[in-house]
Amino acid sequence: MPTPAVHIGPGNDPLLTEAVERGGGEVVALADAEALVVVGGHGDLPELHDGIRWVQLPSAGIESWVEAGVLDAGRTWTSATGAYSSSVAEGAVALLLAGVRGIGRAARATSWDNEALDGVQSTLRGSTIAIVGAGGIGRAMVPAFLGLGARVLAVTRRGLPVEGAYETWAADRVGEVFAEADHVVLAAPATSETKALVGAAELAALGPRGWLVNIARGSLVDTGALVEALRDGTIAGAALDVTDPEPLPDGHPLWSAPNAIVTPHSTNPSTLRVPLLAERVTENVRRFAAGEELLGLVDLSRGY
Ligand SMILES: NC(=O)c1ccc[n+]([C@@H]2O[C@H](COP(=O)([O-])OP(=O)(O)OC[C@H]3O[C@@H](n4cnc5c(N)ncnc54)[C@H](O)[C@@H]3O)[C@@H](O)[C@H]2O)c1
Ligand SMILES: O=C(O)[C@H](O)COP(=O)(O)O
Repeated sequence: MPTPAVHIGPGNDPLLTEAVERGGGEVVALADAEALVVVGGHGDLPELHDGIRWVQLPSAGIESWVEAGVLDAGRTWTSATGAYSSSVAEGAVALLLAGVRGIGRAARATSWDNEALDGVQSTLRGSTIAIVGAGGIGRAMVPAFLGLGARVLAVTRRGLPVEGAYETWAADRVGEVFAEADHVVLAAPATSETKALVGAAELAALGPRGWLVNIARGSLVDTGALVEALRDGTIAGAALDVTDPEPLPDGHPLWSAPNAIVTPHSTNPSTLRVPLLAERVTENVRRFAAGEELLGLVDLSRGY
């Protein structure tokens, strides 16, 4: 089997060097490389010579790379889609539970008041949770929700069955899930199709007992409509790891809404992310050497 010549950069982490070597590759200078593992954002992408046949991006969500127009058609691009499932799914489950069980509110309290959460808490048991974008991350949430006694309605681009979901709907029915589900978790990529997927009408359909969780991208939600829905009690609450704008500025109404929980794009911290990326790099270097299909292939026509 050939030994793939892989450059890592512009930053590096010893775990990624080990990952390339474990996959059967050799870490080389950019000029000698046939593959590149990017460490950094799209602005850090070095000039790519024609010998680079494959580029591994570090993020699952690659809309900023797509929008910057740096993904050319002359080589293979892979994202980290699916690589961070365990980490981000756990964060999403934690966010929904923190909302439904009143933990967000309790964490803000500065004195003991055991009546403050009266009427605020509910349970996931017996509820219907819609996962909009049931890919790597979304699917990893399903066993946790089933274990808590909920049922799962999945939405994917094509609507092919998702294991554990009682039904899977295709993206063209996504507007219907807000009336069907008790709670909605967003885990779909940021594309032109998902932009402002959640607006005033969807929030009204979700209703006053429903929680919205977003671990995908802020662009999936109309922030103005969400702020109004939280203020008016149109929905029970929102738990957001991602926001529009991001970073969410100091003083933004989402910071002070008692029924909002905001984490700063932190469900995938580097302590968890880098080892997971390293696993993906090992597997893709092995596949590259073997001439097998790579994981996380970017489809430029789909935008992710
Ligand atoms: N908060 C974070 O730190 C964090 C970390 C990783 C990923 N993300 C975000 O989560 C997204 C999902 O990551 P993943 O690894 O699960 O990706 P994935 O590609 O495995 O899953 C995406 C899913 O979305 C579905 N989908 C595509 N278009 C859709 C549409 N229009 N409507 C409904 N569903 C649609 C796909 O069919 C697929 O099931 C990423 O695109 C990224 O933006 C966030
Ligand atoms: O999509 C991801 O992998 C994470 O959300 C991190 O994305 P970022 O690298 O664009 O911040």
